[in-house]
Amino acid sequence: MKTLKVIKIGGNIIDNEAALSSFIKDFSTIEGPKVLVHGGGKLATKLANQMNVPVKMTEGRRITDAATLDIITMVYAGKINKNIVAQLEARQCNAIGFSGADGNTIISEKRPIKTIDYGFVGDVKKVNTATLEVLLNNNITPVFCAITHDENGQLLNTNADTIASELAIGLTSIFKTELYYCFEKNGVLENVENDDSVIENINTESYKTLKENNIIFEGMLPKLDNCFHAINKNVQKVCIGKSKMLFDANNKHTTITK
Ligand SMILES: Nc1ncnc2c1ncn2[C@@H]1O[C@H](COP(=O)(O)OP(=O)(O)O)[C@@H](O)[C@H]1O
Ligand SMILES: CC(=O)N[C@@H](CCC(=O)OP(=O)(O)O)C(=O)O
Repeated sequence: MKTLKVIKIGGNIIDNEAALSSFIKDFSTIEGPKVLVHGGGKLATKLANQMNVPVKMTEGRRITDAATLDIITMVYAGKINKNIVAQLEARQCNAIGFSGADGNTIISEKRPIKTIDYGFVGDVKKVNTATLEVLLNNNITPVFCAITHDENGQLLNTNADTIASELAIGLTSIFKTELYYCFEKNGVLENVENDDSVIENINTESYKTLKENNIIFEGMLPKLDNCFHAINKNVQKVCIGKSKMLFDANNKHTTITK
């Protein structure tokens, strides 16, 4: 089985023209099959503010009403996704932009209302790999935004970290998969203010302790939950850090183990 890398980039790379361009240059040199997943939450928030659409987040998740769904569709599936694909093509990396609706690749269901009504937010039910397999075996790189669909014509907002872990899990049927979360810090940090305080390995036990001691909070919590979900479902390798970790094994980062 070939090894496939699923790489997720967040807002701090996407929103910074120089950082994105440098990432794309490096990414396009990665040999073998690869999938890129991008977020873009910050840009969606900025546009919503400009359009006077109220922004509501809870536990790192965006409460997505109809107006917000329109905005995120324009921002994630439109502006950001097409810009990344164009930049990859400029680096001779053949790429195709995807939402989960395209090729019926990621099916989700609207999150049921319990204490909170998240609106048009989807929890992933299934990843269809057939179309992706054809592309990946022909050296074409799928580029996914944070949108899925319910097979009844409804688009749904799904966190980009979740899209990355579900794709890495789904594709284990045809590849050995590795999952990399790239963000602005060197990894999960002992002290979030000190980029040298990288925790090089986190397992299920130590994760519990780190949470209890409030060393991990906010956006890092759902990211790590997705990491453990992936490592427990046959993904071979899960890492968090700066994108440099992909090209320089000596660049410190966090590795997740069972
Ligand atoms: N222990 C920790 N180490 C590093 N970052 C942490 C930690 N705990 C919380 N965080 C926060 O998590 C954020 C990353 O989550 P998020 O913003 O969702 O990432 P992304 O940029 O990939 O969307 C960091 O910017 C940081 O503020
Ligand atoms: C449901 C939900 O919260 N979706 C996220 C999707 C974008 C995302 O995950 O972007 P980052 O990776 O840049 O944070 C949102 O709309 O903010």
